[in-house]
This record gives sequence, C-alpha cells and structure tokens, in this order.
Amino acid sequence: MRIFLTGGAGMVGRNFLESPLNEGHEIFAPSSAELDLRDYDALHQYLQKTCPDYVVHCAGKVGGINANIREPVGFLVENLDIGRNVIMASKNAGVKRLLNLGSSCMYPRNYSSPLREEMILSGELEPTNEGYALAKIVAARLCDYISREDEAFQYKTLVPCNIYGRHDKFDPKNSHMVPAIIHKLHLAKQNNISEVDIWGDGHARREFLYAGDLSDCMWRALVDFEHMPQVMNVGLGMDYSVNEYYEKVAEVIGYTGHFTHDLSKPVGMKQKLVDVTKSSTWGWQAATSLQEGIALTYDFYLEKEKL
Ligand SMILES: NC(=O)C1=CN([C@@H]2O[C@H](COP(=O)(O)OP(=O)(O)OC[C@H]3O[C@@H](n4cnc5c(N)ncnc54)[C@H](OP(=O)(O)O)[C@@H]3O)[C@@H](O)[C@H]2O)C=CC1
Ligand SMILES: C[C@H]1O[C@H](OP(=O)(O)OP(=O)(O)OC[C@H]2O[C@@H](n3cnc4c(=O)[nH]c(N)nc43)[C@H](O)[C@@H]2O)[C@@H](O)[C@@H](O)C1=O
Repeated sequence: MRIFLTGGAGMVGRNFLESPLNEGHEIFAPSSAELDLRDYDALHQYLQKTCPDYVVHCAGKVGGINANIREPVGFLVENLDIGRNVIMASKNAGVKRLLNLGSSCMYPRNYSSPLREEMILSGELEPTNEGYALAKIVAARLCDYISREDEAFQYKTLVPCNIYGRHDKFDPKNSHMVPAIIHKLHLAKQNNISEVDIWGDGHARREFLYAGDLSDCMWRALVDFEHMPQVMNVGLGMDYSVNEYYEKVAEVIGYTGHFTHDLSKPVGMKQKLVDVTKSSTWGWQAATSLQEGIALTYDFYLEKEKL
C-alpha cells in the first residue's frame, strides 16, 4: 500500500510508523515544515505527485484541558482548516480511501452511559474543548458526506478515547493527564517532594488507551477497510478516576508521597467512556493494560530525559 500519513511527527503518527505492521508498505510522512497542511495548493500538488492508495489523517493542533482552555480559536480554526484541506485535497486528487482520526471530545457532556457513535451531535459539548470538538465533528461529518455522495470514496473515522504512550507530550503547558502525572511524580520523586497536587477533586473519570494499541487498530483498519464501520470508537472499554491514575502512576514510578486536591483547576467532562461494541464486533480489542502502558511510557520518558 502507498500511504500518505499526516501528523507523522506526533505521538499517534510515530507509533503508527514504529509498528511492525508497516512492513512492505510505502509511507509518505512529511513534517509540517516540509508540508504545511494549511496550504491547500501545496497539499493538493503533493497528493497528485505521490498518488497514495490511502490517506491516514493524524495531524492537528492537539493538547490537554489547559491548552484547550487557553487557545480555543487555534484549536477550532487550525483543526478545521487542516481537516478540510486534507479531506478535500484527497477527494480532489482522487484518493479513494481515507482514515480520519476524531476524538471522544466529540461526544456531548453529562452522559454517564458509554458513548455510542450515533450519539455525536445529540447534546451540548464540553465547554473546555468545544472548539476542538467542533472541528473534529465537522471533519468526521465531511468524511460521511463524501462517502455517501460517491460510493467509490470510502472516507471513515476512528473515534479514540484519550491516548497516551511513547512520543507523548510531557510539558505541563500542553500535556494530557497521564503524561502530566508521569512528569509531576517523576520530578517529585527525584526532588524528594512529599506532596503532589491533583487537579480537581479527582473523581472525574477518564479512559486512556495506549498509543501502540491505537496504532494496531489503525493498521487493522487499513487491511480490512471495507468491513470497518463508517464511524468507530476505539477504546479500552473501561475507565478509572483521576485519583486512580495518580495511584497507578505512583506505583509504577515508586513515588511514596501523598496527594492534595487543587479545586481551582479545571476538570472538564465528568466522564467520557466510549462504547466499544462496534470495534469488538469488527474483531478488535485493546491488548495493553494500564499498568503495562504506564510502565512503557515511563521507560520512554526516562530515555527522553537522558537525551
Ligand atoms: N492525544 C490524545 O489523547 C488524542 C488524540 N487524538 C487525535 O489523534 C491525532 C494525533 O494526535 P497526537 O499524535 O496526540 O498529536 P500530536 O500533537 O502529538 O501530533 C500532531 C501532529 O500534527 C502535526 N501538525 C500540526 N499542525 C500541522 C500543520 N499545519 N501541517 C502539518 N502538520 C501539522 C504536527 O506536526 P509537526 O510536529 O511537524 O508540527 C504533529 O506531528 C489527532 O487528530 C488528535 O485529535 C484523538 C483522541 C485522543
Ligand atoms: C483527549 C481528549 O480529551 C481532552 O480533554 P481532557 O480529557 O479533559 O484532557 P486532560 O487529559 O488534560 O484532563 C483529563 C482530566 O485529568 C485531570 N487532571 C488531573 N491532574 C491533571 C494534570 O496535572 N494535568 C492535566 N492535563 N489534567 C489533569 C483534569 O482535571 C481532567 O479532569 C481534550 O483536551 C482533547 O485533547 C481530547 O481530544
């Protein structure tokens, strides 16, 4: 397969490229410095030249709750521009298969039951990442419409829960919760700090999938694209409280201090567990436990620290 991968320098993209399943495929993965996806003409020319069989769209402006609260304009506009450009340039260059990455942020807030794909747009979005979610919803819907208007084009969307793993962002300015906890507890242990702040009361719940498992699902989707549902959640099938994540990371790192709760910090959605019925019926499920995933991510963090 000839594959054009966007976001190849990011966490999901690098795990996709690192996968042993990439054997025998030709993958084009320009960085944003080589090909800025906000430049439609450059992108269209690139696709006409490379003629990929598949486009895998991982690029975007991505960050944790703080980054989304700080820059709603950038999260909406950049992801809208990039999403529209990649999808429309692919269509206009005649690329027949496209795998788009959505996010569980697309779902309405205040649902306690597992979130099913048909629930997208059925309610109010979470304000802390509304801009990002709107851009993700537009891109997913654009893929649906293209596939509906002309069956020769199959543009499909995976909707992952929160992701963590190798090549994650650990800088507190932009990081998601798991990498943020790893960074905080590592520094607390190194500097003998006996107390670490948890944002909020710690009762919010999150589902974090190991990036290597998402990569495995993406490769399986390319191999069995016809049978993949038009929109499909990708998750672990279970969630944990924020407090439990801190406890699990402390166990892996060997941090023995205690935790306080900073109620001034944003907490976002109370819960966002995705329903995994479609993906398990399709024949895929996550293989990496939270314990294993955190250990592998911490190994990566330590390797990075040494550089
Ligand atoms: N991380 C998570 O928890 C989740 C992520 N997702 C989705 O997965 C996908 C990948 O996320 P993740 O790997 O974490 O994100 P990263 O921030 O790690 O990577 C994003 C990538 O997008 C590229 N990019 C950004 N802007 C541009 C641009 N203008 N032109 C070209 N490339 C650009 C960056 O390239 P460069 O580095 O060269 O600038 C970077 O490689 C995204 O679609 C995200 O919405 C979905 C659910 C959860
Ligand atoms: C992935 C998906 O979801 C993202 O939203 P989010 O899940 O709310 O992002 P988050 O991982 O940063 O927070 C998860 C929870 O964790 C709590 N929390 C505790 N302590 C820390 C902490 O130290 N840092 C952070 N970031 N969160 C903390 C925090 O209060 C919140 O309750 C979108 O940004 C968007 O990227 C998107 O698509």
